[in-house]
Amino acid sequence: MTIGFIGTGEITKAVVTGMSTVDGEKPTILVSPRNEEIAAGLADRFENVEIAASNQAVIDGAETVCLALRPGDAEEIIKTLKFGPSHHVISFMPTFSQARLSGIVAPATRITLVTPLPAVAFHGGPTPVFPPDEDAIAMFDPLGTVVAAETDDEYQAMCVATASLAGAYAYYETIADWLQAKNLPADKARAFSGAVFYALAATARNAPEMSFSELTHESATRGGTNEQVLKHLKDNNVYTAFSKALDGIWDRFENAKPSSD
Ligand SMILES: NC(=O)C1=CN([C@@H]2O[C@H](COP(=O)(O)OP(=O)(O)OC[C@H]3O[C@@H](n4cnc5c(N)ncnc54)[C@H](OP(=O)(O)O)[C@@H]3O)[C@@H](O)[C@H]2O)C=CC1
Ligand SMILES: O=C(O)[C@@H]1CCC=N1
Repeated sequence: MTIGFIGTGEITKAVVTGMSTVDGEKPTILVSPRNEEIAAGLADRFENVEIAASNQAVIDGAETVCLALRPGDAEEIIKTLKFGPSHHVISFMPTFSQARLSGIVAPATRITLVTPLPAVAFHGGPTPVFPPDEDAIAMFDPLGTVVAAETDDEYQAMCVATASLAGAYAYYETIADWLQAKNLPADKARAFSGAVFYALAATARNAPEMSFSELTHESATRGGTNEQVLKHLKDNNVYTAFSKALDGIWDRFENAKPSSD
């Protein structure tokens, strides 16, 4: 099977790296020529990766075509391309619903929505998939944890949650910056904040039976410093603001749907 990618940017780089480093047989991969540097890097590094001459050549040479274009450019670019009825189109673009895509990839009708996160590069990425297409699940399963959504809304909710990545890094950036402001060298500040981030993630992963509320409670020693910081953040509506930001992404997805959706 040949898997094609239109839009060779950061997420394509991560997915192609993940797919090209699994144990056993690797899929044949055809990437679009732009971004030139990323495409060349992937083709140099992996024997199973080739650069196609154009976006249309990706479609013509692959049975499965992954769409990984920026939300603002995608529709105009895809409209210029010709898909066949048997193509399986896998979109990584969270603001594009199945209904919106079906209008621009026709006569292709098999459309799967997938939101891989960059950790798929080292087989540690959570990937929501909708609908639960067996081939798409088999493609992303070796790259981490596939979470198949049964409904459009379930998928959309997970996609909304993937908008939290940059904000989460910025939280740890705030810690590192604060440490530096207290004269900790930048490398130590980065290492320490990163280690805290990792420790929390590992603790949560090792205790799947504990809710986040229980983990929060357990970390906030009564009368201690964590309790004080948590109260300050809550009193200043930090978490309410975050929840509202996710509501804003939900609304963005709703507004991006065609009116008949
Ligand atoms: N990054 C992430 O973690 C994730 C991203 N996504 C989604 O995937 C999509 C891509 O994101 P991401 O990879 O981060 O974005 P990037 O900006 O890194 O990649 C988009 C790529 O598309 C290329 N491109 C621009 N115009 C064309 C064209 N006419 N034909 C072919 N390729 C073109 C760009 O090339 P150039 O650099 O030369 O402009 C760029 O390399 C987005 O919709 C995003 O929301 C989904 C899951 C995770
Ligand atoms: O920020 C974005 O648009 C993409 C979608 C999922 C993660 N990053």
